Order: sequence, then C-alpha cells, then structure tokens
Amino acid sequence: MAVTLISTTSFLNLKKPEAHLHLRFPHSKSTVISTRRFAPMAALTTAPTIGLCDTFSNLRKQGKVAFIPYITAGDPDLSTTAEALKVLDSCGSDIIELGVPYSDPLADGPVIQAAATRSLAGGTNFDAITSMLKEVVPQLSCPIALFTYYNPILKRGIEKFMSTVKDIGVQGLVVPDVPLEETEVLSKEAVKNNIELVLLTTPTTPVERMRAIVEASEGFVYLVSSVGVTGARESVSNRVQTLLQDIKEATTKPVAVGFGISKPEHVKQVAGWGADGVIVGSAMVKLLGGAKSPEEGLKELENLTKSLKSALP
Ligand SMILES: O=P(O)(O)OC[C@@H](O)[C@@H](O)c1c[nH]c2ccccc12
Repeated sequence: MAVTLISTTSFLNLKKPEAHLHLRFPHSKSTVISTRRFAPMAALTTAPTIGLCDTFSNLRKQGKVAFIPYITAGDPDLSTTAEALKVLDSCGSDIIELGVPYSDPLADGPVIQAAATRSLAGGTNFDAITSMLKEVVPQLSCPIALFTYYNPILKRGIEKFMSTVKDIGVQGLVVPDVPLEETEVLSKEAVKNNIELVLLTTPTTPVERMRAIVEASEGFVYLVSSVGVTGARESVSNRVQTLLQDIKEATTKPVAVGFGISKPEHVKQVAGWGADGVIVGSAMVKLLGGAKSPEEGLKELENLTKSLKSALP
C-alpha cells in the first residue's frame, strides 16, 4: 500500500512535489521497563536504552507525560554537553533531543541560532559529537533523539550517517527540513538501523497532510505548537488543544508538543490538553549558553529541568 507522504518539508512550507511512500509498519519492539533509571550513575550497565516508542508506552501505563529537553551539542563545549546529558537524564528527562549544530538553521530562533554559531566556532563537528556520545550514551537511562538538519546527513551519506547513529546507541532522529523526495530513502535507512524517524506537523499543515505525516512518523509525532521559529513564548496557543484532538483522531501514536514551552504553567497546560510529551529547547539552551561558567549553566539547567518535570503528571 502506498501513501502520499508529505514529510517534514511541509513543516517548512517549502513548495515541493508530493512523493509516494510505501507504508511501513512501525518496527515492534518488546516493551522493556528500563531498570537503569534507578542505578547510581557510576555503576550503570551498558544495556541498550529502550526506544522512543517504548518510552512513551511505559509512561502511558503509568499515566505520565514525557519530558523532552533539547540542547545544542558543543554549546558551550562538548564536555559540558556530556555533563548536561547526564544532568538532564538524572533529573528525570524521558527522552533527550540533541541538536547537531548547523550553519543555516532556518527553523531556529535567535537563541538556538546563536548556540549553533558558538558551537561551530568552538570547532564542534559530527565526528566529535559521535565520539562524545559513544562515551556518554551507555551512562544514560533515557534514549537520545539526534536532531539535525538534512545537510549534515547528506554530507556524510545517508547510509553511513544512519549506521553511525545506530552504532553509538542513538534511538531517534528528527530532521525538520528533509525534502519530500528524500524522505523515502531516509526512512528506509532509519528502519534498517532500528532508528525511529520522527516527523513534524504544524498548525498550518492541512488535515490530509497531517494524517499522512502521523502515519509515517515513528517514535512519536512532533506537533509544532506555533508558526514561526523556535523560541520561548509568553504563552502557548490554545490552538494546540484542537490540533492535539485532530491528531489523536488520526492516530494512537504518542504526540509530543514543542515550540515556545518554557514555564511550568506551559507544561501543565499542554499536558492537560492531552499531549504525551512536552519538548523544551530554547529555554534550556539559553541557560547553558548564557551562563558565566559551564558549572553555573549546568546548575541552572538542573533547576529548570526539575521545575518543569515536577509540573508534569
Ligand atoms: O526552542 P523551543 O521553542 O522550546 O522549541 C523546541 C525546539 O527547540 C526543538 O525541538 C528544536 C530545535 N531546533 C528545531 C528546529 C525545528 C523544529 C524543532 C526544533
């Protein structure tokens, strides 16, 4: 069966011909409740973390909502990123989105753009990020979803990129600007490497397109809460409530909401509207990038994570 896939390019409203994608059934994995969350940091085993989809199903059984922070790798430097991943994990993050810095982050607001610029200026590159992750992922109890624009994937080659990501134990991938014609190849390679490719839908995505996106998305569906670019907002649009209802009529897959979420009241509101997860990026990135020292940034990151996590059911 083929569906017309309007991939994440529609997220950026780029005018592209629609592509056809063979329907793929999400790879099913046994649901394992990871015991590693309770092990002391130093004694963690290297048992593979559970995937994105399984993380959501475990949380759903407990009536909980996933807390998903985003940070930019290498900002202010990769050793701080390594510590930040451990802090976010130990403070109860359920999935961590780790951004690969890119020179032309067209969907990002000033905070994350500046983080990418700082990271690249500091010499961060994909090889250094994967080397760091090879060390850190075995110490984490929550899965990592790598967040990258399409160009860094193309530069390395899709097959090589996917096998590298799999080898370092990364479970998910979010690519906000993949052109429609390449989505099929990307998705095939992701499934081959047991990586969950997360697709995004937005407030301006027509219902038919949204249905095709949620059908093809793996791990979870990323609902972008508002038009425009990333960045903390004073409030979260009430439209998210109806958008969530529309998506949940189309799929039983978990839906996580991102863009603009930065306060405990935002988190409470989005969870109350039925989101299975909340994604917080710019507010986290700002703390790390704006601190007087990495230690101070990590402490502030810990405080914000705890306050947002405690606002979730
Ligand atoms: O920064 P915000 O407003 O909290 O939104 C999450 C966002 O940072 C993260 O998911 C993300 C970072 N860069 C992106 C580009 C497109 C879509 C999403 C993203």
